[in-house]
Amino acid sequence: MSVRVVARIRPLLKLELDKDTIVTAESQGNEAPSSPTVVRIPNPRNESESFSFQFNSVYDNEATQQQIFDQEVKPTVKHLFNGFDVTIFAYGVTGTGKTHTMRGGKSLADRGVIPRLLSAIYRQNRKIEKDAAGATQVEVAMSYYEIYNDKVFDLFEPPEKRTPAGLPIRDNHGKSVVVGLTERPCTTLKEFEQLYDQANINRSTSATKLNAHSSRSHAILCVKVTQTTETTVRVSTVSAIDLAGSEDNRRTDNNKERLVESSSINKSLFVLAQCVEAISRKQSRIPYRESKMTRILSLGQNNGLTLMILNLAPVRSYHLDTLSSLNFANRTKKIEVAEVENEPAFRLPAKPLAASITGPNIQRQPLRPLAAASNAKIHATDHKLGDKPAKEFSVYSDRNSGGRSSNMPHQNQSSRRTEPHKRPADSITFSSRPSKVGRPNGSRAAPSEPTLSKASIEALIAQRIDEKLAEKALQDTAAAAPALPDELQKRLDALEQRIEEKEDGRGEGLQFLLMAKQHQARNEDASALRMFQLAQPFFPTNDKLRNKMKALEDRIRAKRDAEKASETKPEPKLAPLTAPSTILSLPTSAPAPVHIDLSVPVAKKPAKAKKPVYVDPPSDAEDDDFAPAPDAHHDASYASDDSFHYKPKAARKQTKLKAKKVLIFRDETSLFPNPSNTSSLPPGEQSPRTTHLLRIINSRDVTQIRALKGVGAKKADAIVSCLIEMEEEEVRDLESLALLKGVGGRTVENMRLGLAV
Ligand SMILES: Nc1ncnc2c1ncn2[C@@H]1O[C@H](COP(=O)(O)OP(=O)(O)OP(=O)(O)O)[C@@H](O)[C@H]1O
Repeated sequence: MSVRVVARIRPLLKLELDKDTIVTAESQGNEAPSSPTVVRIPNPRNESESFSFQFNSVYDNEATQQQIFDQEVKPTVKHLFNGFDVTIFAYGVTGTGKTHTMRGGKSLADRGVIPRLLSAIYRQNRKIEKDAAGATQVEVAMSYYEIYNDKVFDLFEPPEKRTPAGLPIRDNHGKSVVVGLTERPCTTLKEFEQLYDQANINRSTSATKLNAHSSRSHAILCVKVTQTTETTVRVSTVSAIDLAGSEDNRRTDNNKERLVESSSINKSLFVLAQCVEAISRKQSRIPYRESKMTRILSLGQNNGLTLMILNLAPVRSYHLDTLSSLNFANRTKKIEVAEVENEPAFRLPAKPLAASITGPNIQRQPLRPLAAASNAKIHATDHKLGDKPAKEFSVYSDRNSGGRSSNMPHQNQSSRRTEPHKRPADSITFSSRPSKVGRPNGSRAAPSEPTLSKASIEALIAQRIDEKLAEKALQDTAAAAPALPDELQKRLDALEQRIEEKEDGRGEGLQFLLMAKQHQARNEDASALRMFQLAQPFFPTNDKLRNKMKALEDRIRAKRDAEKASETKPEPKLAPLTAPSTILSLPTSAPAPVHIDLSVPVAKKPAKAKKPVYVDPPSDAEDDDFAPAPDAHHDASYASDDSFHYKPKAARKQTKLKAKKVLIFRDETSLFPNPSNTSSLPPGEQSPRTTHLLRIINSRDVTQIRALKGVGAKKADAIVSCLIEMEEEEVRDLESLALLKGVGGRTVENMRLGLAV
């Protein structure tokens, strides 16, 4: 089942004008006008054209909180009680209404998804308990934390109690767990509201130019529902995540502190975009570990149901940001999530345990440490050799009873997983699936005679199991299967550990170092160098770092020289350097994730595309995330989900080519057959033509860029988007230009050819 993606366009704010509205919700074909599924937005380059994006549902500025909840969130409650984990997250640029959607206001009508969700959970609790005449008990507990500047902080703890390094995240069989998180039982809606309101005071928010109450952190609320019957315990978790919004710092006027926050937010969102990109390209390595938020969100790795609410501002000032968000959402909706329910665990015979915990012992149960460790959960470890470990959603506490049962020797150990359950992409509600409860072993199912109340025994059992699981989780961290060679993994872990523990501002620098090393491990020299360069300001006096950079520069230069030397023919004009695809730069202020695709096809392109057709491009097709409408008569087909991707007909074959080479340009050689044009250029110097071309590119002026030979509206927009991602960075040479998304070697050739200098 795919991630369900719905878009919500917020109303105009006080200072926004109706005439600036550019984002609209539309119905497609025979859909009811009241249930739009398409977001339409003009092409920033040519407003007579428009882009349209289809999602599971689209809500316009008149949609109420009640509507969003009833149509999107309420149906998930049933699934939660059937044992499915649910993840709901709000994504969007700063000031687009994520917090309004998730938390909302104080009045009844204004309440957001989270309070309404809790209200529905308690209502369902009461119903279940009533229907079962007390035979089933339901307990609700929650943890709430934020990721601020890439550190995890418990929102149930006041800020003064925080350690600067925050709470660590540990891996346990591919699942990330936050260690030391408080989990609060919460029996009534009123109790929840008190806890939630208090915790929200602890959340990091500040005024920025774009939002008077801007969230400076990603906030993650986990609500754990435990259903206990005479014989079974079933745990499932709903996670409601209010992500911080991406920010274009040229618009925010952020001060230093806000800038640091902003760059951390943007970085994590950039990594999220990279993860989504890697998933959609079916890459074996998904860079989850490069930010805490992505580690915790584990998009595409979590089981259960995932709902993304894409928040959008309707106005022109957000134009490019909105496009980027829409592109991101468009990819996210294709991510498949395994719809796997949590198995109920069979309760231990109560007698022996009760005996061990009766009397004064009860008072001595180590409640606090257990609460602190409750986020850890161990999987069943009975995989057969070669079995792929079951993917699990992260962080949340002991939701999978399979984990518990593996720790309960007398229980039925069969770890059963259900097949992913498909539902139509456009269905409004999540599909229904009855929960399947296994049968207990007859010899153990005999009812016990507890000396305590059932609820307290169960609580104590759960606490004991949590404690064991937490201990084991910590022990097992080191045993988790490394994706990289042991030695390298150890060094990365050590570095990561240092980042987590770092108390000064160098944590940011260490993050860059970590990424540099990861790139190095994959032989991605250019990206590694870039990361080292980003890290360098944090360690200005570090000679070792300087030497590393120097060595890398030398290696890259040597590679280029070797390539040039080996090039004997004047044609082809572009000499490929056999290197893996690389990342050109890490934007520190991504308005929203726009990936930089460095795959540059070297095969010859057809001279001219004649007639545009819509195709569903392969995942590695270049430039597949921008889709201008070429002609008005094609407009209707935009509304179709897969027709979103536009490619000139003649270029279709091109997308099948797998060449992924980084190009080396010989300045002017390919343009001017006269060798005097090249030999006169000392190494490292650029010809006036190249300088002029780079000046145009770095102007970021879409009109100038579009005027270049071989650059259409789509390409110009893609280039400007990439440049925006690069913030202050400039494109310094033709190789870097060819690495921009949607450019490539031949485009660079064309651009240069068309310049009259
Ligand atoms: N659907 C809506 N109806 C009315 N007001 C809204 C709506 N959505 C957002 N707003 C208003 O827009 C402003 C920004 O919303 P909000 O703070 O929720 O944005 P955000 O996306 O969470 O921003 P950030 O990422 O900076 O935290 C707030 O004043 C909020 O009340």
